[in-house]
Amino acid sequence: MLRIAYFGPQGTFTEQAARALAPGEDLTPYETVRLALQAVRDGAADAACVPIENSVEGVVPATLDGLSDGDPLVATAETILPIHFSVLKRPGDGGIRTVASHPHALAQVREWLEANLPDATPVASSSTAAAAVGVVEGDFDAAVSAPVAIEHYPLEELATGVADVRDAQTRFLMVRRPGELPAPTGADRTSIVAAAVNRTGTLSDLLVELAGRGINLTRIDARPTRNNFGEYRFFIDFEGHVAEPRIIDAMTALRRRSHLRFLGSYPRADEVAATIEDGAGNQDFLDAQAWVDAVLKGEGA
Ligand SMILES: O=C(O)C(=O)Cc1ccccc1
Repeated sequence: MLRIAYFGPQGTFTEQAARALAPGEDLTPYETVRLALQAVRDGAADAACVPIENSVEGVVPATLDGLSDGDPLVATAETILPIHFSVLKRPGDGGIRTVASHPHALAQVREWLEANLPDATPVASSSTAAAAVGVVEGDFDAAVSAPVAIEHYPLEELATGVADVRDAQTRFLMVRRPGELPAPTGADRTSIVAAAVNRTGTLSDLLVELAGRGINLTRIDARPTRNNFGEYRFFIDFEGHVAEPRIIDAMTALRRRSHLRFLGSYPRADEVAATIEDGAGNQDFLDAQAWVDAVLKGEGA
């Protein structure tokens, strides 16, 4: 049985994602994303499930920083969950003066809180389930939690189906120590982080390598390197798998132009097939390489 670390405690959205990605495996909660990733680096876990980005609030900074620092880890799978919340309180208790949750959750229910609990002060907690634990222990009066949290904690629902933005989604990754890559499926995503010297056109130079090969981006985010003010790392997701000739060609170009870290090639949860531009398919790259090989052997021109 695989040992899967996840961003807990029990009852987080990430636990739901881990159950979807690794059904029947041995799941262990860790209080922070950093600790879940560390468990994999230390060998205490075979893989970790962590949130990476939300359709409303954007990236989860702890995950980006945790993947770009420290020993390399690579994503082998992703899943996307619909996100709406339950607001939980202690049974029978009256006034709600504080309402706690993960910052991503609070940001997604701001309007609901203003309309329904205008006198409650929002308080950030490490996760949605940590907020529920805090309510049980009397630290806060209410928690904005994943709907499954009610199954783990002796609380009652003040409201369910809470969300300012309908159809919000969060994407989660399963990451491991580098090893065998998942096989290409034709509907894959590759994640990289690139750091390049700060000069005119650096980012555009990287993007041109992808655009010029007809490779479609699915996300780009910048995070500070944290060492030198004004220096950034670029987290780039694009369609395709590093085992494909067209992606190999792009990766070697990116590697020449930046300090590159590979964060994984894995099947897309939405199964959307990669966009292939005319003349930029894998066979086109193979044919071009075969032509160069023939030229080198004096067999063609
Ligand atoms: O705190 C959780 O439950 C998480 O898994 C992180 C999170 C927070 C808000 C929306 C989606 C995921």
